[in-house]
Amino acid sequence: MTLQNPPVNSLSLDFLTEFCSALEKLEMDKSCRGVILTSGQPKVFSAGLDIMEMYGKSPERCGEFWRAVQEMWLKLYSSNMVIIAAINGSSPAGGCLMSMTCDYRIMADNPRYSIGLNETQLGIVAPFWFKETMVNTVGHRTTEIALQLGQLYSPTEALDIGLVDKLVPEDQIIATATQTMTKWLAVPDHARQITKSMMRKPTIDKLMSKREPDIQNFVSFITKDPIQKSLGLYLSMLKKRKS
Ligand SMILES: CC/C=C\C/C=C\C/C=C\CC/C=C/CC(=O)SCCNC(=O)CCNC(=O)[C@H](O)C(C)(C)COP(=O)(O)OP(=O)(O)OC[C@H]1O[C@@H](n2cnc3c(N)ncnc32)[C@H](O)[C@@H]1OP(=O)(O)O
Repeated sequence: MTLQNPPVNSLSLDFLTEFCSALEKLEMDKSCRGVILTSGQPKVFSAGLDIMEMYGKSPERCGEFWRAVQEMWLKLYSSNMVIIAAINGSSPAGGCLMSMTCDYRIMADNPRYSIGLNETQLGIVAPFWFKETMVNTVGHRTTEIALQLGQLYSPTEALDIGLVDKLVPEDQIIATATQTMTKWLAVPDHARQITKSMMRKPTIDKLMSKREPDIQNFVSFITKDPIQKSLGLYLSMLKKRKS
């Protein structure tokens, strides 16, 4: 699957809805046992959640958006397929979350790229299921530091902490992902799927049992004046950086 939402594959409501529907089709297709997730945009895997969906929007719209974010996470994290992230660009925040739901992460070895959960840098807080996905990936202590600082890691640093599994030159990323997929698909599906579910079920069940309160929590948090102000400042910083 190639992410195509120019310019930076930000995860808008429309994009998330289309992504989930495409993933569901593959999930139901018994001939499809694995997916390589990559970006069709230069330099960026995904810029994370579309900040415009969280800025100046009505509570109803924010709720609809958050349900779509939850759905994307649930579909990816509980997929029966082998999902390999071929991270061919920067992957902050929601982009990092998306990568962490995959079974294996291969990143392009380019020091200009970065990956991590940088929410605190925007004045917002990574929800518990973002946090738990990271704990399940890199462990508790590393997550504690990463989340409080809103740390973005270079590919080499990300490899060091186990946030990605392999670095390769960018032009070899799909070939490496394909070789890796062959290895993963050599394992009998039922045994691998049950094992994957055993590892991830507690985190998935936790969100499933708290979906509505999590939406309420998001809406009440994101629509607060100081949070809106922080997002506004962050957006203008992003625009200014360009000029
Ligand atoms: C008590 C409380 C308890 C619990 C909390 C409850 C609820 C939780 C609440 C909130 C949680 C919400 C979680 C959010 C997670 C996220 O994903 S937030 C998004 C974070 N993303 C970022 O910080 C990335 C920002 N972007 C960049 O760093 C760069 O753009 C990037 C490195 C990706 C690419 O750089 P470059 O190629 O140079 O591109 P530009 O920077 O020039 O960008 C091009 C245009 O795209 C716009 N843009 C970039 N990122 C986003 C984005 N995420 N959303 C919307 N738009 C984006 C950028 O402004 C440029 O626009 P322009 O062309 O200037 O119009």
